[in-house]
Amino acid sequence: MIKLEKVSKVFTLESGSFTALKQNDIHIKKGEFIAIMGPSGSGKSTLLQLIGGLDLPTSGTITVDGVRLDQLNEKDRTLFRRTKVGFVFQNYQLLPMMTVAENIALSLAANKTPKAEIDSIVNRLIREVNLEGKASNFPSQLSGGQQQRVAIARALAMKPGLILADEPTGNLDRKNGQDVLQLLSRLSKEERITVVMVTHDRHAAKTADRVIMLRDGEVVQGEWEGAEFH
Ligand SMILES: Nc1ncnc2c1ncn2[C@@H]1O[C@H](COP(=O)(O)OP(=O)(O)OP(=O)(O)O)[C@@H](O)[C@H]1O
Repeated sequence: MIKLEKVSKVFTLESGSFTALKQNDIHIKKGEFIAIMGPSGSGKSTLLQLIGGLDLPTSGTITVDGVRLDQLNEKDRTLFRRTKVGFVFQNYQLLPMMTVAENIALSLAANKTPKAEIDSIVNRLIREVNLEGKASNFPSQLSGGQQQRVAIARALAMKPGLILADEPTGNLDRKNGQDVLQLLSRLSKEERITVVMVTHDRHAAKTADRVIMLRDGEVVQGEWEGAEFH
């Protein structure tokens, strides 16, 4: 599903260049639930952005679902992101003036899906993330955990094969965090959606099938203990 070969990312700054990712080989199977961990600045978000086609590697190849992302032009990368990837963020990024149903429907409406079809997809997704009765609520009328579940429903609207989640439980208490993790886990197991999640939380990482650990831009082996590797 996801194959990175010798992927490096170098940022060019006025003061010189900075290598955020160094020659990484990473393989992730379809339907796997992966946690990416590592200290601040180790390259986790950069890696997620490359896998999601938000940025290009400086060198190396990235293949997602048979598509060579490093060879796509800007327009095709945008299309790839819109149709193949669902993004979930720590702060949910819902539109505050839109209801739950409207937030979930955004990408479908942008894609000119017929209204009746949108309604049926939105209703199904609301049930899937356990938010029955909340369709007309605004994000401010929901708990953090509920808002994150709306964000996951929105991410699922285009039926992506891949969900990329950057600290999805970072703003949630343990119970709400667990609900979100169970949902992501179920999507990977039952719907074979590949889930790649960046997290600082060891408990969250335990829900995943496998942890990819980064340090100084490189994948390393080891156990994550608080702020240190052992
Ligand atoms: N656009 C950019 N320009 C220059 N340097 C960047 C850019 N984006 C990231 N970096 C640098 O690359 C390194 C990796 O950043 P990244 O955001 O991937 O780390 P991270 O592991 O996600 O960190 P955190 O846990 O703090 O979010 C950092 O040193 C960062 O300063």
